[in-house]
Amino acid sequence: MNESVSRPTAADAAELLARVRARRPRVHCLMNSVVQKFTADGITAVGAIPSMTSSLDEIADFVARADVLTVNLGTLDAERRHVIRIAVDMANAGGKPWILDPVHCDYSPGRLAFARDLIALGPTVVRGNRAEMALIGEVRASLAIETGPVDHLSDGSVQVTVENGHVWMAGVTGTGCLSGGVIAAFLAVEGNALKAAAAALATTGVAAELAAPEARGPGSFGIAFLDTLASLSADDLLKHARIRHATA
Ligand SMILES: Nc1ncnc2c1ncn2[C@@H]1O[C@H](COP(=O)(O)OP(=O)(O)OP(=O)(O)O)[C@@H](O)[C@H]1O
Ligand SMILES: Cc1ncsc1CCO
Ligand SMILES: [Mg+2]
Repeated sequence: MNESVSRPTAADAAELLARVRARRPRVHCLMNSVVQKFTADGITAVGAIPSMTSSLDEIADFVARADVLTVNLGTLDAERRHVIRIAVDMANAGGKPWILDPVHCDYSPGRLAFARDLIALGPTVVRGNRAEMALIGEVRASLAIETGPVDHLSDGSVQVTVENGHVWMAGVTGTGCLSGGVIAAFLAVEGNALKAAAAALATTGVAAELAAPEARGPGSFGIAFLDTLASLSADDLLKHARIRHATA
């Protein structure tokens, strides 16, 4: 195994954040209607460029111009499913990375079945919370990420944890959706998905830790988190990122 490629470090996180800011990748998001603004703000704060349309008329044009696609299953309906299939087919045909967030697949067998159909189409990353990933199970040929107090990443052979973050992240709706958008931004500039995703989650996690002392509760935390994401330095990541390897 080439360790420098498959074992992400805090230095990689700092380098990849600089790369996102320099290249400004376009991230197209098929995002639930609850947290479109927060997610777009998070993507912008790390230096990438979000677009959010889910219109059937326009999806092909937007995916064609995007560097990466985020597919989030929150607030799903029949039209959104149709648009998602078109967007995923286009991303695959164009060789573009895409990430699936199977939001609330634990609430609905139909949504779980749809998530499984999409996983068969080969997302670069599947990210969900503990309950969602417990149902999704093993994800072959993709990087699986379970977020929570500690984030667990597995590409099938290498396991990594990112131990950054703050408990208030669980008190703000959409930090998981936002992390999916930020992971997408990093996937656009780094072909090694494990390295890209670990860097992205260290970035959001360290930003949350540094923001929390500035906040009075979840409302002001959300704002401080975006402020800190936008101003996060390489030094912040080098000092505070806790990326660990747990390969069997
Ligand atoms: N208790 C915690 N301590 C530290 N970080 C946390 C904690 N809970 C969640 N996080 C972080 O918050 C982000 C969202 O993770 P979570 O697993 O809560 O996603 P989610 O349930 O999909 O969120 P949402 O549906 O609101 O978007 C991740 O970056 C994760 O690392
Ligand atoms: C609250 C909520 N409902 C559907 S999507 C979403 C955002 C967090 O997953
Ligand atoms: Mg979620």
